[in-house]
Amino acid sequence: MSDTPTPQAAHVTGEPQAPAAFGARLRQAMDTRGPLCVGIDPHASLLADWGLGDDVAGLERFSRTVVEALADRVAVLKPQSAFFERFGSRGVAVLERTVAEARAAGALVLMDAKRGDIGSTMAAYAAAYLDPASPLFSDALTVSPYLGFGSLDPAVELARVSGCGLFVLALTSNPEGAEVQHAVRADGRSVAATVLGHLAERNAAERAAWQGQSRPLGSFGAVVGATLGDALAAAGGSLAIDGPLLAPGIGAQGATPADLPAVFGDAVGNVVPSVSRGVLRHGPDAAALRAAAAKIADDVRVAVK
Ligand SMILES: O=C(O)c1cc(=O)[nH]c(=O)n1[C@@H]1O[C@H](COP(=O)(O)O)[C@@H](O)[C@H]1O
Repeated sequence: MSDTPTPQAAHVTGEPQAPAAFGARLRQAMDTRGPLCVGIDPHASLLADWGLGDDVAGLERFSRTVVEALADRVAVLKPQSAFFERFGSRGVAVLERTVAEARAAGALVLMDAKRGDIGSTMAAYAAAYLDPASPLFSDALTVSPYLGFGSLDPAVELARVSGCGLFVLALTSNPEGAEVQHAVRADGRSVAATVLGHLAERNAAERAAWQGQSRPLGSFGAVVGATLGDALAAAGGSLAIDGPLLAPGIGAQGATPADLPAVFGDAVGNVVPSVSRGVLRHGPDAAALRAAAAKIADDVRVAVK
């Protein structure tokens, strides 16, 4: 995607050209491919349904089938690390190949590992996923802000340098999330609203580095479940973070594309709807996987236009 603009600072200083920012690459992918993210979640039950063994060979066939079917057409593929980690180092090796093959085929890869730790350890997690020299290097990473948003700053910084993105859990799709995310702080703001506020600040700082060039979308996104109904109103906070909004929960968790306008309102244009089982259950036939993704993409287009 060589025609994607890069922050001007790289040009004016004469330094080696910085990688294109994730937000710009994501916006271009959303514009050309549509905004859908498909999750690669090799559940044991799906391996069985696909006639595969619950083993490393089954994991590899499953992942490769999804990549071959979809990486040339969806904006984002999101491997869920847990399903690979459960096979130990050989599962992680499959994850490495999955990421590399998906990126080579043109998809942006969002590693769903939901990392979060004290800053010094967070720096190591960031290096694992956001350093171009890492075997697990991905375009973006899901992270948890519940050790305090500032603990994520090493990841924010490495993402900025590497042209990567982060998706920070704000209002998750599961019903249990509300007890933490809706909690109200001493200043009257909910925890979720505070997370969204931090994201708006990080995207504003990134925008400042573009020095007046038009920047399509920030690189620091929020995870906001498509299942939320009117929970956002209850939690308060603004989705106007100038960054992408990953919306899991469509399909197996009960949300539909038609729910997106009500949940996201004016921010719906920045939504990346995310579906895993709702597409994967149509495998292993590649044409059926493509048709399932295309149907959801069509439903999203109709819902958000
Ligand atoms: O970060 C995520 O992707 C995520 C956040 C969230 O709030 N809810 C959520 O379901 N997810 C992930 O999205 C995927 C949902 O899978 P399906 O329910 O099969 O579509 C899983 O990999 C979850 O781990």
